[in-house]
Amino acid sequence: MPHKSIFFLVTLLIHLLSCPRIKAQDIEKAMINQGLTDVQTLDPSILVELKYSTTDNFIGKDVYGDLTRAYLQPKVARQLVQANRFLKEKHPDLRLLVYDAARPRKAQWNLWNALPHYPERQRRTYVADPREGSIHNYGCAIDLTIATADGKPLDMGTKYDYFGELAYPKAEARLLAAGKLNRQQISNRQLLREVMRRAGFLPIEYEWWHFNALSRARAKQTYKLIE
Ligand SMILES: C[C@@H](N)C(=O)N[C@H](C)C(=O)O
Ligand SMILES: [Zn+2]
Repeated sequence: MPHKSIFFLVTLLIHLLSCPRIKAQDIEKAMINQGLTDVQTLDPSILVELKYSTTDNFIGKDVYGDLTRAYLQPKVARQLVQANRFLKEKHPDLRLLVYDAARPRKAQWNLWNALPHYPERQRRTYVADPREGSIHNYGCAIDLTIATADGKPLDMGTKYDYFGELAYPKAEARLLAAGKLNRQQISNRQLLREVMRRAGFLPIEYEWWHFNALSRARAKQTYKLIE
């Protein structure tokens, strides 16, 4: 192979290998520049496993690259610390486990584009329309579960980002009566909602793992969207 082609291939390879890392650094830099807080700097006992930073998520692709830290608006991060404290007071062996926190709009598009087969209304139920912005895009929403202190998630009846009725908090009583969820799964979800509510978070009707610190309108008025 001529010298020039080898040089070109090596340059291309270096470029391709370094791109995801640069992108992830850019995401993190943007979040820090916008004043967001890494929740584990406030409370290292909160567990973090960003699912969109792995391929173990509903689109099967790594969306965040090297970003592994959970960033939130400072006030929201402090609320999460409170929720984790409430949980530990009640169950010293349990911890909150964060699956997603602040999410750039670029990533919101990736999630949105992964559900083209869903009717528009249903699609918006599961993934907020990036044109309007998700509350995650303002660093004011969190996806999370409860885990043992060594990181084993409790049984919530479905996986994270299971888009269907089995994950709907509003359908739990019916799902229990129909034998589709058991008492332990429901009580695990109730515990999560209890500590999150006490810390001021609002659950939603369609996803047991998603909590908002405030409404989208309020987030828009108060904070800058993370592009
Ligand atoms: C995609 C899912 N994890 C999620 O966070 N959905 C809500 C509705 C959102 O995109 O804001
Ligand atoms: Zn969410």
